[in-house]
Amino acid sequence: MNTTKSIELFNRAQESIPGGVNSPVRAFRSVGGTPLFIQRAEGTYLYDVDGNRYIDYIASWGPMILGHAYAPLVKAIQEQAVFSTSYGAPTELEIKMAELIRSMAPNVDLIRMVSSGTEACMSAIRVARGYTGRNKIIKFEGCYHGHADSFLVKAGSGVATLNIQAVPGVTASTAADTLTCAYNDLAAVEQLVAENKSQVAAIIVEPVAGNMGCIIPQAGFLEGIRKICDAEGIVFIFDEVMTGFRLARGGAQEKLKIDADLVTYGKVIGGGLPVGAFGGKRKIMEMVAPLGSVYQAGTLSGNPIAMIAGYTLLSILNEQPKLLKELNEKTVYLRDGLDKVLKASGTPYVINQLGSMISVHFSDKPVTNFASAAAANNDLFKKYFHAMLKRGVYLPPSAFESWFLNNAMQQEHLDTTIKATEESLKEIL
Ligand SMILES: Cc1ncc(COP(=O)(O)O)c(C=O)c1O
Ligand SMILES: N[C@H](C=O)CCC(=O)O
Repeated sequence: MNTTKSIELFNRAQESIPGGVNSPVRAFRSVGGTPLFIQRAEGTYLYDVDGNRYIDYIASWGPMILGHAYAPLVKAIQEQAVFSTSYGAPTELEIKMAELIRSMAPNVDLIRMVSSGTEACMSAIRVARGYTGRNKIIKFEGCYHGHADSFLVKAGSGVATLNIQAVPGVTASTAADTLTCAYNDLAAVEQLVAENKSQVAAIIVEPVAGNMGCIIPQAGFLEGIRKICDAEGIVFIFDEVMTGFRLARGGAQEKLKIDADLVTYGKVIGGGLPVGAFGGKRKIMEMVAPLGSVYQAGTLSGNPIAMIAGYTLLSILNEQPKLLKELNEKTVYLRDGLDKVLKASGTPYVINQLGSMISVHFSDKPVTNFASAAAANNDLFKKYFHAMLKRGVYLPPSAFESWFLNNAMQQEHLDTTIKATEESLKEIL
């Protein structure tokens, strides 16, 4: 595989951009090698600057649910752009977007647009703190809620990939307000809440975790947290930045049949443009300025180009439920195919899958939390990643990330991926 131009660009990028990338997970640090510089993407394929083509399992970390350069989205963005790219004043499009989300997702009475998942989660915990008058939050090891200071404690995604234990710049007092426990450990949540009686403002969770590979909530885990939150007056926040409108029309709340008090959304609701949102129950969201005094703002919030992209994508998903059904069925097909070739290889493995989120862990034990994801044979994952890349399949460059399917994938792409896995395992084992 010729990657000369990517290597040249990476060398050049490192002169001007920290580590050569604008988000650390792109740097291939944990798998080694040079990140590929992408020129364009269409349907299910990414094309790099050297002209190589890859089946894409990143999907821009979630939003490309219907594939890249999806024609109705491109058209809607083009049509909107001629009316200018930002006004700093309200538009009807923002109302339509809010109404659409309210009609699709449970428990969203009021919703505020922001420009990233980080902002959405950061704002949600501020609202929860304002609402409860409490300071502490509980998050789960290996979950990632963006890079706001409060979340950079035992975080997943790039923080775990780079093995950063404590993030310089996050003050000890901020970190002390973030309590953590293992994902799927309800008893630990009960204990933390009891030890910090009447001090916990919010419990924030990825309802299906995608930032330590894909980790599925065990039966009773989220239900148990819901009960604790109700009993203790704690705000239960679902971070649906990955799962929202992907796992089901109403996101993880609908798929798992659990109500959240606040929900955060991100990249998915902008169809790949920089968007986020936080919303939830009226009595909590009424705290947000200018209605209440929990201040939150954004010059580009509700940006018309981002709104039209998100509105177009969500409308299509809303009107054609068969699309998410198809996507989930394709993921099950992939899971079964991978299962077959992994079993035949004789190497220990675990496949975690729910909806169109999936990950392979080289482990002989169930992978149910960050500790078990980290205990897997991640050296083998590195080899697997490169063997797959060589065969034209672009997986996330870390074992601590979920893979995302897109609905432009056809059986031939899934079969190619399964075959590539079979060949890769023969090469690396
Ligand atoms: C679950 C989750 N929450 C929050 C974020 C932060 O979103 P962003 O990168 O848009 O700030 C991400 C991804 O980055 C995420 O996966
Ligand atoms: N896991 C992260 C978000 O989903 C990866 C994206 C990033 O941080 O660049």
